[in-house]
Amino acid sequence: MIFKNLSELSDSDLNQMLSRGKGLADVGSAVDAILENVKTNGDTAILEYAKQFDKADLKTLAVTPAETEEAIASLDPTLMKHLRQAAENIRRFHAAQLPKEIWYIEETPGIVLGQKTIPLSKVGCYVPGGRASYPSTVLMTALPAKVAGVSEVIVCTPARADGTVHPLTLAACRIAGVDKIFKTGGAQAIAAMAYGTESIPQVDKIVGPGNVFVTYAKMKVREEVEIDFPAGPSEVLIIADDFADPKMTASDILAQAEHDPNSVSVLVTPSEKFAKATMSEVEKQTETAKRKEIIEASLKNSAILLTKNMDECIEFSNKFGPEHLQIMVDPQIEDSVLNQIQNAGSVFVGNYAPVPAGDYASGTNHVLPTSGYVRMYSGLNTAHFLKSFTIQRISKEGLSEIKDAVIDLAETEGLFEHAEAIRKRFDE
Ligand SMILES: NC(=O)c1ccc[n+]([C@@H]2O[C@H](COP(=O)([O-])OP(=O)(O)OC[C@H]3O[C@@H](n4cnc5c(N)ncnc54)[C@H](O)[C@@H]3O)[C@@H](O)[C@H]2O)c1
Ligand SMILES: N[C@H](CO)Cc1c[nH]c[nH+]1
Ligand SMILES: [Zn+2]
Repeated sequence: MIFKNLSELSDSDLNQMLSRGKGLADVGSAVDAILENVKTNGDTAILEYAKQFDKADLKTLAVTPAETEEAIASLDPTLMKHLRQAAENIRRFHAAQLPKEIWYIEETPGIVLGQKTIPLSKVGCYVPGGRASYPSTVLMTALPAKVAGVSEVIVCTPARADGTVHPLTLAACRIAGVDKIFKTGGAQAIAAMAYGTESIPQVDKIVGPGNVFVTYAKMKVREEVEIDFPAGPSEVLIIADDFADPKMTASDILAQAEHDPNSVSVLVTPSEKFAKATMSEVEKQTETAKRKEIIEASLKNSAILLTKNMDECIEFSNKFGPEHLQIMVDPQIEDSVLNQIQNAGSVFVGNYAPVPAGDYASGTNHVLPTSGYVRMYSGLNTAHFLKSFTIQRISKEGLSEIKDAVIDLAETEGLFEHAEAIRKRFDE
């Protein structure tokens, strides 16, 4: 982990941090080959990849209703209660995001304009399942889709080596109202949902996070299908001062680092004392962490950076554009820091708003843009599952109000039949 004054960070370290996860050239050719193979060979290719990458010898890809029943019956009722609690919070938050289904304004007398919003028909949710299981991601993807009114929601997730899917993932699918679940992961799952196979339907839009293979594949299939945005290996940037607790801050760094060797965690602080205390806590907590190997790899991409003041922390954070931003500063400056944030996927304010609260249960969505893509994308929300069209109702009086403008503009553009279409309506 880099530990430095921000002003002493080398250009190459800075560039590496700012361009993280971009130009995934080293997985590019492997993913391209997978996409092509699935496009040509469908289920056969998918079943082969399940054997190769997930060590799962599958005969079929769809999860049967009996498998789901059995999985739910095997679960601890307390775990089910917790899953329902998380689901309820997520449902409520996402319902609050829904726009008006239809609205009209009277632009001028006789010209009534409106907009109608309708759900997409078929959505595919990618639920990761490589280095960890992600039942929480089922709730974060399928639930908002259902809240938005999507009629067909499918889930693709890698099978475990014994050919099953994690029982809590299946339970989450039941709670969210998922229509079909398929045992496939990685780039091949993205290809299946983009092109369709014998078993897996082609969808209108693919949402959900994943590792570099999944993320690269999503970026590549955009000719066939809409995607949400690149949601790759997890990241956190923490802005903190002496108000924060080094033990908590270090655990927040480890929490995102344990997702993936490619994950990135950064602390920016104007306090040298706090920076040093957090660094030694990171080292201490890493020693006993269950996922030490992944964390150590991820910490190689990570940094604790000492700044001259809080303004420099904010400036760096806006340049970095983190997936998650934690602000743990003196409450007197909390709002001022928050008000200056321009680029972040989701912001967590205060010492008691750690990222895992939003990862699972507070109700906000944990599917968020990574690699600095927060510059132009918002995190997953109900709008990702909706589309809209405009409506106009115009009377003869209304049209007469804009008649001359349309005729003049159309003829100036050299589009004479456009002008005629207006004139014809006023022929005596
Ligand atoms: N940004 C977000 O919103 C968000 C949310 C949750 C999770 N995540 C991220 O999702 C990721 C989950 O990753 P994961 O690996 O645990 O699960 P995953 O399901 O994304 O990836 C597993 C799949 O990767 C494929 N794969 C693995 N090695 C391969 C290889 N050498 N060649 C081709 N394909 C290969 C396999 O098909 C395997 O099934 C993590 O990076 C995590 O940080 C991000
Ligand atoms: N932190 C992840 C998003 O980057 C989401 C997650 C799911 N489970 C645990 N965490
Ligand atoms: Zn997480």
